Amino acid sequence: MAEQPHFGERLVRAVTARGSCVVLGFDPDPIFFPPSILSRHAEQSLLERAASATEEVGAALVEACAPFVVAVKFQLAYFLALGPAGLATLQRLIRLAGGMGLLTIVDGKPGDIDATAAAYARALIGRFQWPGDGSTEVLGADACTVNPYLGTDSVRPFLEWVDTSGKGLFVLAHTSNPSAGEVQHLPLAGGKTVAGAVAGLIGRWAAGRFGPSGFASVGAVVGATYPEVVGEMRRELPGIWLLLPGVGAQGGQVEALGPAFDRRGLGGLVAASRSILGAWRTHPGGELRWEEAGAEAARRLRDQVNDVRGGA
Ligand SMILES: O=c1ccn([C@@H]2O[C@H](COP(=O)(O)O)[C@@H](O)[C@H]2O)c(=O)[nH]1
Repeated sequence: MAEQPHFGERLVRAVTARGSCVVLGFDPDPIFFPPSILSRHAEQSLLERAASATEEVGAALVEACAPFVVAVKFQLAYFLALGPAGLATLQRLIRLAGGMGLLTIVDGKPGDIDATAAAYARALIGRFQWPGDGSTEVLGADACTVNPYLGTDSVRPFLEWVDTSGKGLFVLAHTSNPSAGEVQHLPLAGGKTVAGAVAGLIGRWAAGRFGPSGFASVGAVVGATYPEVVGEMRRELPGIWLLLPGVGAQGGQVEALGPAFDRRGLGGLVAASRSILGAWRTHPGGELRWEEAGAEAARRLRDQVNDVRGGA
């Protein structure tokens, strides 16, 4: 098994080399596919047809956006919704993106007891092990997201792949959705909120996992729709990569994300999905130039993020 270098360091190098802190999100909802692609593959069953269209759209979008992004975040739910062909499609798209030098993240947010978490970890970033007969990579992403609600023993199996295989982990710290505060803003004894307590745990899980550039392989997901929380998390978690979904379709503003970055212009990763895949719907070229529309949206986002991150 080829050892990958430390994930936090790989991110530092990739962001610096590519001049981009943008993560292309791929959430393959067919309502955002150009109609010409939907009408293809008609000879296949419905789910197989959807998987073929997803692969075609995903491959073209990743290729078109590659010059402007540092990583691709694949939303696991959409691939599961395609049935058995969906996971094979996801596996091939992860390999394709990796072959283009992009880091890959599977956004599945599992959270379960230790034994089950270990199976999730093997599936997303690890290897399947057959007792006494070796192991093989499953999805083979560079990193995944995880839900910390069950606490340390549910996150530990993922940390083992971080430590042994150079993988990365992004732990939900404060989500982007409108109802996030129902639980995450609840006050705890001592003045912290639930999200603040999770940030404390993330700091503990990252400890000992920092690379020479000062960045850890354990990161945090913080919704870009709560910019004040982004600033708080940056102060609470120095050297932790913040994965920031919520710009574009959810209304988060790039201009408010400056506090995510350190003096070197590092530390924030701005993720956008629907606003890139669906960009053709408002592009003058329409569906005929849908890849170009996606690439333009990614380039624009890269430039906006570079304006706010300084140090670039
Ligand atoms: O707090 C969170 C955590 C994860 N996400 C995921 O990011 C994308 C957002 O898609 P857009 O189309 O750019 O809104 C999606 O996969 C979410 O599951 C999030 O939005 N917020």
